[in-house]
Amino acid sequence: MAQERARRRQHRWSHHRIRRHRGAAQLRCPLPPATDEEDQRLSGHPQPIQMLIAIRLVALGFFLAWRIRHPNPDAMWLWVLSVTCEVWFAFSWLLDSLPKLCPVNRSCDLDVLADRFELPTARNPKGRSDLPGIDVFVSTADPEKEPPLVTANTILSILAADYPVEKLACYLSDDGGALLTFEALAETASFARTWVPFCRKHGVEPRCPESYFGQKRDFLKNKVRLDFVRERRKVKREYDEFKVRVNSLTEAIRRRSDAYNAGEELRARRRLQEEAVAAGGALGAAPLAETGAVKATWMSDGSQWPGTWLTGATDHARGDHAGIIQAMLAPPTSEPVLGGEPAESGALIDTTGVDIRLPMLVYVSREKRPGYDHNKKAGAMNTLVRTSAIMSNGPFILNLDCDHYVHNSAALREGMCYMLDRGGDRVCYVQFPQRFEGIDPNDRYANHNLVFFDVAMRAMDGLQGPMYVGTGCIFRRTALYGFSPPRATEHHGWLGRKKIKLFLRKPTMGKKTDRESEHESMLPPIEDDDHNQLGDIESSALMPKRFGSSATFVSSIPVAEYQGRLLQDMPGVHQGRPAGALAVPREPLDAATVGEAISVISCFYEEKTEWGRRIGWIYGSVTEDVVTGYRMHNRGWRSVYCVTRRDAFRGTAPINLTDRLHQVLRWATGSVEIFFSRNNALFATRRMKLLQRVAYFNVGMYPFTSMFLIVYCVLPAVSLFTGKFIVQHLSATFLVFLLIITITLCLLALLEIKWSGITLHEWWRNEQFWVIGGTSAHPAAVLQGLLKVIAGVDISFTLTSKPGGADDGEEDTFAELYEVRWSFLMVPPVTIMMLNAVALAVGTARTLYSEFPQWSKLLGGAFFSFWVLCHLYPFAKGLLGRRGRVPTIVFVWSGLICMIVSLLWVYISPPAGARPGIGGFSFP
Ligand SMILES: O=c1ccn([C@@H]2O[C@H](COP(=O)(O)OP(=O)(O)O[C@H]3O[C@H](CO)[C@@H](O)[C@H](O)[C@H]3O)[C@@H](O)[C@H]2O)c(=O)[nH]1
Ligand SMILES: [Mn+2]
Repeated sequence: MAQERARRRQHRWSHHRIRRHRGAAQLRCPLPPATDEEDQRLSGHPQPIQMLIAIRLVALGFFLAWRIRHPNPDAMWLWVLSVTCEVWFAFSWLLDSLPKLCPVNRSCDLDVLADRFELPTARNPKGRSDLPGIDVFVSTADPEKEPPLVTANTILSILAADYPVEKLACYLSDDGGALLTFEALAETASFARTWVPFCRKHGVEPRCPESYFGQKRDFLKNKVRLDFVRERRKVKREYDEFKVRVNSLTEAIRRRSDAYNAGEELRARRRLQEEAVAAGGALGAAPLAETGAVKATWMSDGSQWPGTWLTGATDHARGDHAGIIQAMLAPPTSEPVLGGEPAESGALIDTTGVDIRLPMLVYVSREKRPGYDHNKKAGAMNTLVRTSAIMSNGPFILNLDCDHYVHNSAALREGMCYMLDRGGDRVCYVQFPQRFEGIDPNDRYANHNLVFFDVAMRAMDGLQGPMYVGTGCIFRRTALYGFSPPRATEHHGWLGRKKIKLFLRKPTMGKKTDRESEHESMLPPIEDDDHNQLGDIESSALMPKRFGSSATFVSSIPVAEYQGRLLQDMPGVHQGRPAGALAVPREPLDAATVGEAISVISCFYEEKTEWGRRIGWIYGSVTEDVVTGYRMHNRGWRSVYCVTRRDAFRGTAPINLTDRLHQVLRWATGSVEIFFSRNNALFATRRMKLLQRVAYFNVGMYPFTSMFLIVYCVLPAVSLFTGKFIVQHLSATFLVFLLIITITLCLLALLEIKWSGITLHEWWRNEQFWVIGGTSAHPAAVLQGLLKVIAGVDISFTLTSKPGGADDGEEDTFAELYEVRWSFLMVPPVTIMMLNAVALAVGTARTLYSEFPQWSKLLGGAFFSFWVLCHLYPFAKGLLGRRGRVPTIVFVWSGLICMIVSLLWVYISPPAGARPGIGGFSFP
């Protein structure tokens, strides 16, 4: 047992080593072996973290006690304020650290897993071909902010992903309803016929053309086929042409529409004239024709686009248009279709022996009408859940934002391994870390968010699972439908756990009937929220009330549940599916199916159902992702964090200060919303582990820390101005406490850095941005959230703008970084910075010129002031804009102003003990 535990610990700590020695076979580390006690494989802790957290906790406790018992009679208010802040910081640090008690460093080796599950791989192409289907959902909302080329690249990377073609289906949700998106998708579908076979034939990576062709490394490395260079050149040219076509679509659509509209207008005018003539009167026909003209947007086949028009009209405006579904690529046949020589197949490259089938690709734009709440991304995703249930019904769903592409074509398989592994039937989703591209090498605004993705999320992986972060996540369909997991665990007390055994009889040796084994997955309801039991699927008459009126949809649920089961022949699996059960070919799409799919995207389908409340993506928060994941954990599902050696997905992030602050503002607002809702982890069920509850509670609470942070950032300035400090004098006790607290913090940081593999620099960037966000976006979010709770003011979801589309010149790669757009959010950090800078100058001047300089007080204040300024440094840099653009004179001026202010201060309130007028210092 002890040996087992040691081995597990070893495994957990070896991840960063693996990253360094990729090839070393002996260091390869497969999934932890499947054991009966699924929970156990994740428990056990790296001791140093626990020790350090404990030590720091004790130190903090003593420190606070000491602080409370030693008030500062010179400045009581300073003392009260600072102690309040310190207590809060200790509390929020605790909330932050407790979940880190059981971090997991999971690393999965696809080859090992593939062997275990007999998945088809390059080495073993036969394999077991009955992998469950995956429906991929991509969301896009506005082609202005999310360039179609970005979306197109995402789609291409999905279509070329390494997963059985007939099991993959890709859905694009277009919330803008724009013809531009539609036509770009059509272009994408046709370019995919070249791109996907090319990827398969030569095994290129990544399979997103923009990043593949943009790679700086040697593309010939490890390539042995002679025709590669020629074909790559051909495909590259084809891609460039594709890009130009997509980029010119905006103009093409506009011009085409103008032509059609002009024709229409002409015809209408002629008709009116004829009518006027027929009526015998000479009523001025021209003005009439003008008033009647609506500028439609036209598709290339000469019909009017049913979605949003360029110039909005009733029935064709943003938020007011019909629902559209179009299969851009039909479902593939179940047998491989091999290509041939370019001459005979008409293909661009030689595809002899290469499977040229493409996964199904569907364009969906849900119906939108004024007066209905469309619930933003969550609403869009729920529409796709229903559409896909009818059109392909993959038991698993991968969700990607339009700006996140598949960077590792094996990622889907890798993620699915966790779903297929023993215990996988209790996994509701596999979340991959979000990784970003195109961020300035310095990562000035901590866009990579590495502390969150490599420390916090991994830590949560040790506690029932990471949060859902909105993109790069494979869901189990039935978990999205609000069902409970099989064999859920109820957790009691601080660390105890207890299995529910209500329906579980004593294990009998004999064969179980189907009915009996069915019962194993049934659980008694825990609370009102939890009445969806997998067992009642067929029997329930409540289905339409929960899922809406579509009978096809309701009947698809048990199918998805069955297909998502584990393989029967795995040890310990009782009600799995037999091997080969999924090899049955899919039924082809017919008009009736598409008609049914159209009916479930209508804007009133969800009325009086549980969509968005208990089913699917949850509504009512701008961070629908966290809430959606939370609800699943609350039902007892667990999730998995899958960090692959090669990034699974990559996306873009806003790199300029303004956009970044707005993004953080939205997240923090979502958190405040969560805090004031029933999704606050205080009301979690017993199926959630205590520490995970703490983690989720922290998610809702962190913005409130900003209030104290602002106060604490102003305090050093105040103390420098007034010459008073938070303690009466810098005693040795105070300093020793300070030292212990700082050192333990550093050690903890180092430890985290060690096991997560991030660098010190990255960690420091996160610290800095925590202060920047904490003094700007977080307090704004708290205010916004309070406004919503108290006054019911709604919060808008402003899309995060995506860099991309046209590629700028080399020197402008990070041009966006230097773009400064003024935002109200910047006021508090600027104020804090100025205050501290001036205070530093004032304090120094005063001490210098004072008769009995109190250096220790200056040092105390200056230390904290300096600390604040260090954290805000990237912010200051951001405000200054492009490097070198700020004339030196600005610095001279700021310096001058600071000096004058400080001199003034000294003049107005001369330091104690100074003899004004007599000798010493006097104004010139
Ligand atoms: O009405 C809407 C609004 C947004 N989206 C889509 O939602 C996604 C995320 O929006 P974005 O503005 O890019 O937000 P980010 O700040 O980049 O996204 C992070 O934070 C969001 C929650 O605030 C999550 O939904 C995202 O998955 C997560 O990546 C994009 O694909 C949008 O197309 C819609 O489909 N409909
Ligand atoms: Mn995004």
